[in-house]
Amino acid sequence: FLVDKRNIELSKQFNGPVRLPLIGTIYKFLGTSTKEYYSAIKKLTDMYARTNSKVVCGWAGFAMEIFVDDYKLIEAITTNPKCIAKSSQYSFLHAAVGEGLLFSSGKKWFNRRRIITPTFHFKILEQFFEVFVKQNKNLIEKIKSQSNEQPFNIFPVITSSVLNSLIETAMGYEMKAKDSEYLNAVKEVGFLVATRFLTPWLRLNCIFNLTSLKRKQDKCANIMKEFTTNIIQERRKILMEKKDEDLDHLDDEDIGLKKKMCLLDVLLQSTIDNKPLSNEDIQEEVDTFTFAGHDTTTNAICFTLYMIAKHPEVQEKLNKEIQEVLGDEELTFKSLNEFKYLELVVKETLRLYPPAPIISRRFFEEVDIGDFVAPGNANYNLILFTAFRNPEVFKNPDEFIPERFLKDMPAFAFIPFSAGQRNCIGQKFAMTSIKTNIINILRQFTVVPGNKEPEVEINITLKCESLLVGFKTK
Ligand code: HEM
Repeated sequence: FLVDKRNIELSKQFNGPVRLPLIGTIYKFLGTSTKEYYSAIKKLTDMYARTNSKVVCGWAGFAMEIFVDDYKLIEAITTNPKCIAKSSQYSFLHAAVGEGLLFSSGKKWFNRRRIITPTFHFKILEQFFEVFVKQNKNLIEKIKSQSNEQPFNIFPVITSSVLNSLIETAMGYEMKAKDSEYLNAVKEVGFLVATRFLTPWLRLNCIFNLTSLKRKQDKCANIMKEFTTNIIQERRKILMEKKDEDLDHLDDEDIGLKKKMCLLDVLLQSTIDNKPLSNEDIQEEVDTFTFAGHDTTTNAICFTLYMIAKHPEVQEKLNKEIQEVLGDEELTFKSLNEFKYLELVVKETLRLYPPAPIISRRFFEEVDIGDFVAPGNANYNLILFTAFRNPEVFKNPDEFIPERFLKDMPAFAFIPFSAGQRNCIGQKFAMTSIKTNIINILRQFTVVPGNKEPEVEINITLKCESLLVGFKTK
């Protein structure tokens, strides 16, 4: 009650909709579908955040929800050492995907981040490049068999390709047709989590636990857990048996596991306070990679292809760059760094369609962050998708102009992978995967847009599940 009273006092610093008893300002989002959520949030920030206080204050019942899309405030929040914890909304995701790096906080997060960081080392990424190329070849075969040069929805084929790459690099396991139950469970969990996120009353455990969605979620979470745990157990057994041997002696055929170092191997060999991680610890981290990495990377690849298809002049410049860098040579991990124009194109796509459109943190105590006193026990929602279209920073913000990234801009005006201590650990992994896919696809095809504008929705990630692109063989 005291916190509420103090926060009500502090909320006077900000703008925002009128707070009603019990429901707070939830009425602003009642009945909002995932497709309408994008414009509902945009309307809220346009109306209130573009004013002097630059902050919108809302209330989910008694819980204070702050919305921010000003880059200076985003910097103040993401770099504040007292704002490392994720917002309380993330807690209901634990049941679905465990409490891995994305959701944990405090000592657990700190220790895990320290040991997981080396798993994304440049040298390990270099080994993964082979997997990206192989999965991309499979994707190109699928495109050829499906497209018939007519525009078709690229979302499902790219989702499968990204998931296959992620599972092979994370667990050293090559997906088989029989594993479709696992792939479906990963996709279904994403959908269930998003439904819960967007439906205020389903966030309450006492209501959610009574619904059929809860039973479905448990079923999917168990399928994921069992699949990952089996692979961890097999891999641990092999590592124990071959402890003193070089992993290179392992046979590729050994239960379908690859001999290359995968993220799982690094975790199996890591210790915290001299204790190895348990199978359960590792399982929640590996499932977190899959959860955090597949939808984000899929959407980044889909939207980048779509934007290239829509802008033939950009496609021409990319083709020129591919010719200049590679000529008739194969793409290599090292040569990826030379694709400077492609880098601009990917950035401009992530600006217009950031796969992680909103991120949320929590201050537990009151903190003076310069422009205002940040209330404690409040959730801070950083609205990246409107921040990246701020007309004060990005001239003609709705237009696709990759060259805008050649000019300097404030450091926190564009942070698609977040920033500060809790930034995305997989960002180099994601950029390697995106660039490899785009380059190899453009070497084979000219891409053209379908005649339907994408309907963007916010479903935790920002996505369009029906994105039409045509592929004309060169
Ligand atoms: C284009 C693709 C991607 C984008 C745009 C993206 C974006 C982000 C963002 C914005 C965050 C911060 C989330 C928050 O504060 O709630 C984050 C965190 C994270 N991402 Fe990514 N991500 C991408 C790909 C990946 C991939 C491929 C992986 C794993 C293989 C991954 C693993 C993670 C993890 C584990 C975290 C939590 C880090 C921590 O809190 O210490 N992401 N990502």
